[in-house]
Parts: sequence; C-alpha cells; structure tokens
Amino acid sequence: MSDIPEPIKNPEIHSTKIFINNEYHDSVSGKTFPVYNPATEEKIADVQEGDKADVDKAVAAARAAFKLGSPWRTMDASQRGRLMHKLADLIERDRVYLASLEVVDNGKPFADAYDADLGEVINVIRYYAGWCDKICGKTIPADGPMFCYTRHEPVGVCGQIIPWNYPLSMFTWKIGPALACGNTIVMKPAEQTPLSALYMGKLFIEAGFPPGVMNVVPGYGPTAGAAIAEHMDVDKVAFTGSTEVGRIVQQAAGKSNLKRVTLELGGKSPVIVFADSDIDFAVDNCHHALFWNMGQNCCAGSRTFVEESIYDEFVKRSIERAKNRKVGDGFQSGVEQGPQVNQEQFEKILGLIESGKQEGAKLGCGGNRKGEKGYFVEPTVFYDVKDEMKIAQEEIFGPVQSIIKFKSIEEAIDRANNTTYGLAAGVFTKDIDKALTIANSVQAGSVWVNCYDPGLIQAPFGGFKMSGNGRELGEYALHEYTEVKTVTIKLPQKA
Ligand SMILES: NC(=O)c1ccc[n+]([C@@H]2O[C@H](COP(=O)([O-])OP(=O)(O)OC[C@H]3O[C@@H](n4cnc5c(N)ncnc54)[C@H](O)[C@@H]3O)[C@@H](O)[C@H]2O)c1
Ligand SMILES: O=CC(=O)C[C@H](O)[C@H](O)CO
Repeated sequence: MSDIPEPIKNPEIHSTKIFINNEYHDSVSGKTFPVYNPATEEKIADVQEGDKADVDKAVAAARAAFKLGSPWRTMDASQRGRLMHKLADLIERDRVYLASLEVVDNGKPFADAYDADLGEVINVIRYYAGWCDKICGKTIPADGPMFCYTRHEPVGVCGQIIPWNYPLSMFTWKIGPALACGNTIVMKPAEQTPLSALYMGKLFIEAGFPPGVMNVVPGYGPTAGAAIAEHMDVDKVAFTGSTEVGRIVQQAAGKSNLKRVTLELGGKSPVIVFADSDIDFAVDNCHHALFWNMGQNCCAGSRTFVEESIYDEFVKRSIERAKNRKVGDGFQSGVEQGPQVNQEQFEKILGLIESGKQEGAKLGCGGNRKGEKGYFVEPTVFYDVKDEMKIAQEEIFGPVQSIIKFKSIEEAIDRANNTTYGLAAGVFTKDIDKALTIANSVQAGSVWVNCYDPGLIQAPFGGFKMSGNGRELGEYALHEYTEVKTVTIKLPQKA
C-alpha cells in the first residue's frame, strides 16, 4: 500500500445538484433526497432528486453533444485522449478530497479508498485515454472488384447506472471505454453514494470536455434509473448492481428501443483450497477474498471450499484472522472494515446470519452487530456449512465467510458450479494440473490462481450465467461501446 496521507475528516460538499450540459441544476420537480454517513447514521446533505424529466434533459444534452459536426464529434481521437489524461491529472490533484468523500458517503476505510479505489480510478482513465486513437477497423479482402473496410463508430448516447459499493471505481469503469470510443453519457449514481460522481462534473468542466458529453443525474432506481433504461433516445445502457434489477433493466431495454445492454451483476463465487497449498497463504487470501470492502464486492469469494485433510486447521486459522480484523470508523488509522452502506444492507446481512445459525451452520466468530451506532457488523465465520443453506446459496454482500468441506476435485467442481451465478472463482494449490483443471472447469468470467481479485484493469471482467452480460475493463470493454459499420466501394477492376 503506497504512503497514505491524512484524510479530510469533514470534506466540504461542493456538488449536490444535477449535472447537465456542464452546468449544475435543481431537479425539475424541486424534490431532494437525503444522503447519510453509514458510520454515524447522520445526514450528510440533501441532493437534488432527478427523475424522468431530468433524465429527458440530460439525454437531450447528450444527444446534442453527439450530433454530427459537434465539437465532440469533430474532435481528434488523440485530443479525446488528452482530455482524459487531463481529467486523470485533476483527480490526482483532488485524490485526498475524493477519497475522503468516499469514506463519508460509503463508509469504507480511507486507506482503501485512497490507495485501491482512487488508484484504480486514475489508472482506468489513463488506460482508456491511451486507447482513444488506437480503435481501428479492418480492410477486408472481399470478393469481386470491391474496396471493403469496417469503421468502429461510437454507439451514441450511453446510459450508465452504477452501484454504491465502489462509487468512483464503478463510475470510471463505465466512462473510460465510453469516452475513449467517442460516446456521450448520462450517468445515474447510486442514491446511497452520489457525492463523488457529482463532484466529477466540476472536473469535467475544468478538464475542458464540451458541454453535454458527460451528464450526472442522481436519483432513485425505479424513477431515474428506469427512465434511462426505457428511454427511446438512449442507444445503450450499462448497469452494475443486483441480478434482480439487471433483469428489469434488460426487459426495459427490450420493451423500448432494443438499446444495447451490458450487465455486471451479483455473484456467489467459490474459492477452492487444496491440501497441498500453503495454508497460511491460503487463509490470508481467502480472508481478503471475502472481507475486502466489508464483503460488498460483486466477486467476493463467498463460498470457501477446503479439502477435508486440512479443513479443521484452515477453519481454526480463519477464525483467528477474522477475530483480529479491525472494525471501526473509516477515518480511524489502521481500520480494515467500516460499516455496511445502509440500514437495508445491514439488516439483510444480519438476517442471513440468523438463517445460518437456524439452519445449523457452526458459528466460529462474530454473528452480531458491532457497537450501538453505525451499520457495523462483526467479522463473521461459519463452518460446516452445507450447500443447501441460504448462506451458501444467496449473495450476502457482507462480512460473512462460509467455509465448506470437500473430498475430491470432481466434487469441488460440481459443487462450485452449482449456482445460478458465474462471476468469479479462485483456487489455491501448488499442483499445476489441479489449478488448470479448476480454471478450465469452473463456470466463471474470472478465475484467479493463487491470488484473488488482483484488480487488473487491462483484463476483461464480467460474468457467466446470471452474473451478467458483456465485459468491462481491458480492450474487451471497447467492443461494448462501438458499432461496427462495413463500407464497400465498387472499383473499376479488382487490384
Ligand atoms: N454487482 C455488484 O457490484 C453489486 C452492487 C450493488 C449491489 N449488488 C447486489 O444487489 C443487492 C441489492 O443492492 P442494491 O439494492 O443497492 O442494488 P440495486 O441493483 O437495487 O441498485 C444498483 C443501482 O441500480 C439502480 N436501480 C435500482 N432499481 C432500478 C430500476 N428499476 N431501474 C434502473 N435502475 C435501478 C439503483 O438506483 C442503483 O443505482 C445487494 O445486496 C447485492 O447483493 C451487487
Ligand atoms: O461491482 C463490481 C465489483 O465489485 C468489482 C470489484 O471492483 C472488483 O474488485 C474488481 O476487481
């Protein structure tokens, strides 16, 4: 972890209004909604509540910015890259402020926000800045006297709906490829954590992006989010969040204008630990795989399968590690785990913990609320977990590790795949044959061997099955933000 500076413990809230056409606006309805600090349960600010009328305004601005002949459409791709690099420079300048805002809004530890989240944010924008003038079509040796080539054109107005677990990371996973390909954007941040996204509007102006290229409409899912998903003048929607809502977004796209859809949804990712692995290394990595980001991670390693010969020792060491996990206010130095994002998530997690107890899983540690104020949950470890238990079936999205025993590699593969999800998987072993057998057999968009979720922005990320459609990050994300056009020109003769 790089040197971590002092946070800003009471960051000034600069932006609570709707960002459209490089200006901040009140909502059309005049309504606002409160945002809360999950560590204190205190209100931070009232934010303008966007709904359909505000989405319509934002879409109109994005459409105008995307019009043929506009400053954005006539800009050199290399200039788009320079603007994105300038944006990254400004985020670097304001890195302490933005990380502090994430702590207040989301609750995560400042060190994680500053180092991991903001580090990824800056790297993702610079990565896609580099792609701007390297997005090429092909010339095609077609039959007959024809000159045939393809163009990779921007899709157009892109709606982007993001969750609260990594507010600014998810913001940049979305805008990076969209801007690199020349699209314009209507972004709806999560109602739990809109503040950093709204501040980004200020940086877009400062960086020099033309009006209407980037628009941010805070608001609720069934109103503002739904307005984006069903909008007849939005060409694509990218969504990250629950599988349940992902289904709704896809249906809305189908019922409206068949807009392109990419979905990054939930998971119940297995981590498989063989007896030949280094047990301390595996315990520590499996702890991180689950407890990182308060367990609020789409690809959290939430089913830990351990070979029976090392099971008891693995459980013992995992419980010890969880008991030593430092829980507290995200601004407190050394804290590893902050609060869950809100009351709803907090109660969902405690409810699933109760189900684990009721269904006969053994509780190794934790299992309760921590303290009296704030949405803090004790780091919790269950063992002797059975596949049919709710804690082994449902996405908990909290600091609850479920450790499951297995006997053979065939059994581990079958049980790991026995889920409607398919986002990620991990395997710990020194045996290359076992590692590759697992990697090639598990139904998951990402497989990590002797590591877990290293956060590689150059590689694609996305899910099999009900964990989503499409890929984010890496070169693959560019395919989701371009339309391929084939142009064919008749020649006097073949040459
Ligand atoms: N894949 C992920 O990274 C991720 C992120 C957040 C939540 N989740 C899962 O989802 C569960 C519920 O969390 P949540 O309620 O915050 O997620 P959610 O899916 O309801 O919200 C995610 C985003 O979708 C928007 N949204 C909600 N309803 C919508 C609709 N009808 N149309 C368009 N947009 C809509 C929300 O405003 C938010 O911006 C969590 O407990 C977790 O299991 C997964
Ligand atoms: O919602 C998406 C995620 O939670 C993905 C995480 O950002 C993961 O850490 C990517 O490496």
